[in-house]
Amino acid sequence: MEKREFDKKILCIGAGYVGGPTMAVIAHKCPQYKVTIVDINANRIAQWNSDKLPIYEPGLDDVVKAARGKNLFFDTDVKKGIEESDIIFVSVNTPTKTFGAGAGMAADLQYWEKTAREIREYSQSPKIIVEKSTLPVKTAQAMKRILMAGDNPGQFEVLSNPEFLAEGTAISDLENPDRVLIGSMETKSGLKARQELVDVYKNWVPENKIITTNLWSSELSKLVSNAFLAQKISSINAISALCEKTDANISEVAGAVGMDSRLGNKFLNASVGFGGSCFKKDILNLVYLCRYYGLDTVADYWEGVLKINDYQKERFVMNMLGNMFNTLAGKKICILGFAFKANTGDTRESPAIYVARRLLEERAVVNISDPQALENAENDLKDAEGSIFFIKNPYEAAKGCDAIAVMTEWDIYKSLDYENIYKSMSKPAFLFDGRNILHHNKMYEIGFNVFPIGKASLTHFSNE
Ligand SMILES: NC(=O)C1=CN([C@@H]2O[C@H](COP(=O)(O)OP(=O)(O)OC[C@H]3O[C@@H](n4cnc5c(N)ncnc54)[C@H](O)[C@@H]3O)[C@@H](O)[C@H]2O)C=CC1
Ligand SMILES: O=C(O)[C@H]1O[C@H](OP(=O)(O)OP(=O)(O)OC[C@H]2O[C@@H](n3ccc(=O)[nH]c3=O)[C@H](O)[C@@H]2O)[C@H](O)[C@@H](O)[C@@H]1O
Repeated sequence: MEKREFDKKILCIGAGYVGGPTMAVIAHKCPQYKVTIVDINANRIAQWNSDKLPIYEPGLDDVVKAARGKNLFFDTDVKKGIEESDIIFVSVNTPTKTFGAGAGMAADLQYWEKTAREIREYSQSPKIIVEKSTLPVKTAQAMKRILMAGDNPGQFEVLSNPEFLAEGTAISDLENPDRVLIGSMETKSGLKARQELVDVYKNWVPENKIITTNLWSSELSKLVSNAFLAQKISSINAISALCEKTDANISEVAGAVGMDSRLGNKFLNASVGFGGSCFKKDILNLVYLCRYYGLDTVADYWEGVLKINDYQKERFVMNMLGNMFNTLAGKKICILGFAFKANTGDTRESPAIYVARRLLEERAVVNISDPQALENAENDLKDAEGSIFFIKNPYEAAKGCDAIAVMTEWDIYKSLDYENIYKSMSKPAFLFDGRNILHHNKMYEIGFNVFPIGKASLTHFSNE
């Protein structure tokens, strides 16, 4: 077969939640480019090349199937990928460091640094290196220093192009982004490289949504975006605690506050707490950076967002305990939803992990149900002691239970047959809605004792 020539060869190192969908969309929108994604995890690459992709994301299957084998390739050969490419996106994981200086706070940059060294070793032509991973501000400087070290430094230009997609909506976020941010050095070669990347995105993103800044603003903007989003959730969650004490209703408060266009009505859903792989890690990273630069008051401010999140999760558990007569030992509790949000199988930092572990500590029997995340749930709880069962069917999971705790806002949970569920449960039956997705009055009428977030509880108990 005749070899197909491409305008540009794009490589992405790291085939995870970001690398996979991002590159699939680039390949889909730009058939003139060859897009290769490499990963050291051979199993993950095999899954990307199979019918069952390694991550669940609405719309992802279609995009991958449309481009795979034509101009989208998944491979384990990092060396060949680097040698061949013109533009290299680095989308490896940057988790919170678990050891040494900065443990529990700073970003662990070992995976990222390894890729920098590999790029230097295998490059034989000039390349544009794009930071896709979320990184501490000033990382591009370190990247450049590593790339330029040694006897035969290649020609590299480092750009920052943070990713703003949210899981569960990754494909639509990538296809219609609010903005694409590209940071570069403001030198002649930096600006030229920046333009090359702008040209990639211009294939489908309107030009007024592609914004360019200096490198450090771009790196920092990513951390700040996540910090602001998380701060908004912690703000509404903090107020949910006050609502429960004062008979105010958090949905009404959020509605009234959010109508102010300066504040905006999104991200004001009170919940059991935010999860996901990034909010906590990125805020910790921001806090660490602030302390590094001696800005302790600023660090304390952002740390407060995480404190409220921890408080909210623990408050949820204590609310269950307190309302179920101060003992959960031997009681059966059904956790509806384990993913950190709906429409994903991802459970990283899911509040359900914390709640499940705490319930087990109280010696409850825990039935966990989720349409997509059960495999991850089993892995998250493999070292937890106690009686845990993983049951995909929500009706089976709730059968015989004393309480249901809604942890994820999956649509399917909104329309279950709660009358039948109620009948199958032990009495009195409790419902703790950690996402405020159910019709609370209806649930009360069915017979449940209902405990929403930030709203008055509805119980059948008298005060006698
Ligand atoms: N998950 C999300 O929704 C978002 C994540 N981000 C950021 O994107 C980055 C990646 O996140 P995820 O995709 O969620 O992580 P992930 O853990 O799903 O994927 C990272 C992949 O990189 C691979 N990898 C690590 N070192 C490698 C090496 N030397 N060579 C080849 N492959 C290597 C790992 O095997 C893994 O498959 C992080 O910095 C994260 O903060 C940014 C926006 C959204
Ligand atoms: O850097 C990242 O990883 C990404 O982090 C978040 O995306 P993600 O974590 O996938 O999902 P979100 O929709 O932001 O939800 C995060 C958590 O907050 C919770 N949440 C969200 C909104 C809300 O009103 N209330 C609330 O409790 C969600 O249930 C979830 O647990 C950001 O939204 C993305 O822009 C960013 O790219």
